[in-house]
Amino acid sequence: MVLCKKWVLAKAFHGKVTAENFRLEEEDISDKLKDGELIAEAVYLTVDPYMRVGSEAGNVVGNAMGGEQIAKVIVSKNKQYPVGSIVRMRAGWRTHTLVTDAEKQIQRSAEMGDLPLSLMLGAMGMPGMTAYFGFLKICEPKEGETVVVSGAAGAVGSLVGQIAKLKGCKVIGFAGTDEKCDWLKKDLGFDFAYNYKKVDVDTALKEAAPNASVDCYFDNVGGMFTVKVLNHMKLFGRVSICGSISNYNDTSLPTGPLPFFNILKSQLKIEGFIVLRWYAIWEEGEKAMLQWIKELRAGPDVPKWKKITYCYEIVFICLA
Ligand SMILES: NC(=O)C1=CN([C@@H]2O[C@H](COP(=O)(O)OP(=O)(O)OC[C@H]3O[C@@H](n4cnc5c(N)ncnc54)[C@H](OP(=O)(O)O)[C@@H]3O)[C@@H](O)[C@H]2O)C=CC1
Ligand SMILES: CCCCCC(=O)/C=C/[C@@H]1[C@@H](C/C=C\CCCC(=O)O)[C@@H](O)C[C@H]1O
Repeated sequence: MVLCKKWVLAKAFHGKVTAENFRLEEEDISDKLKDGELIAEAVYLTVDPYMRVGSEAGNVVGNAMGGEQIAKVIVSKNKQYPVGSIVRMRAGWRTHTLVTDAEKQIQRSAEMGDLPLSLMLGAMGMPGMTAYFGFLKICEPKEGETVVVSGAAGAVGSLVGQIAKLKGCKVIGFAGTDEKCDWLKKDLGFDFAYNYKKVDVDTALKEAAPNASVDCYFDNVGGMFTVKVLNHMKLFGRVSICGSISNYNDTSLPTGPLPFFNILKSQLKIEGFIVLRWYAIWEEGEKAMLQWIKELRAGPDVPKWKKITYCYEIVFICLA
């Protein structure tokens, strides 16, 4: 018998998330496996903002919270995944998982050589692919262009900013503490970083992108912040709507000034996306990320802004 501990959704989310939304439960998993089955033990779990969106993201009261994890096979009757194999799967917030249908449940092997395994949930995983495809395919940045990123110190935003620097853009980030802004500028090479809790976005963008000169906006936060950024876009600017984290805890629909006249006047292209639309070409993004990470490790001459989050040892947490 293997004892599994799991965090169950005890109460549906409404407004801010509290400890009452979760309950720790135990489950016995039989280790008398049938052919093809295996048991994997979690090494890293993810906690991502989309989980807050609730049942739409697959979270059902009474079930373990969903999400991806990196896990190590500890009992196996599956030749493809012997004991010791490392896998990535959507097993949720649980310490142990009985895999009865490996083909369906396991996304892929997660061998990373001498790189941190957690990268498979970060720069080389869903957040990394979100940054890579959501920015490059929708914003289509060109050298010398000005890029604004909100939620810039998060898993996705910090990668978008670094990719934008790799593409030769001027990058302006917004984050919620001075420490995060220092990190963005000093370690990741952002040209400007503002604490949106202290500096009004209009004031910031008048300084960093005067005369409405923003070519691309990668939006992680939505709400009034984004309505204001749209006033600073250049003619034919491109906006990638990735997330709307400023609204996830809201209990009613947001109201406010409508941005449509500005969108029309500046002839903006605005597109929302869910990263899974690019799942068929995921490998392209993984290859590019791996290459940039290897360049970072190649030596001290690599510019600081090439730090494509090889440093992500920790899972990216929000539940804002
Ligand atoms: N479209 C898609 O397919 C995907 C979309 N996403 C979205 O991307 C966004 C970022 O995800 P990810 O990087 O993983 O998140 P992280 O958990 O790494 O970062 C989220 C950050 O958002 C900031 N934040 C929280 N509340 C607010 C608020 N009210 N206003 C402004 N900022 C806020 C906080 O940073 P701070 O201290 O700076 O405020 C927080 O740390 C989310 O909106 C998520 O839903 C993610 C993956 C896929
Ligand atoms: C609809 C809210 C989306 C919030 C943005 C986000 O963080 C997306 C993350 C995806 C996630 C999708 C989760 C829920 C979307 C539900 C849409 C639906 O049609 O039901 C997950 O699939 C991986 C991330 O890419």
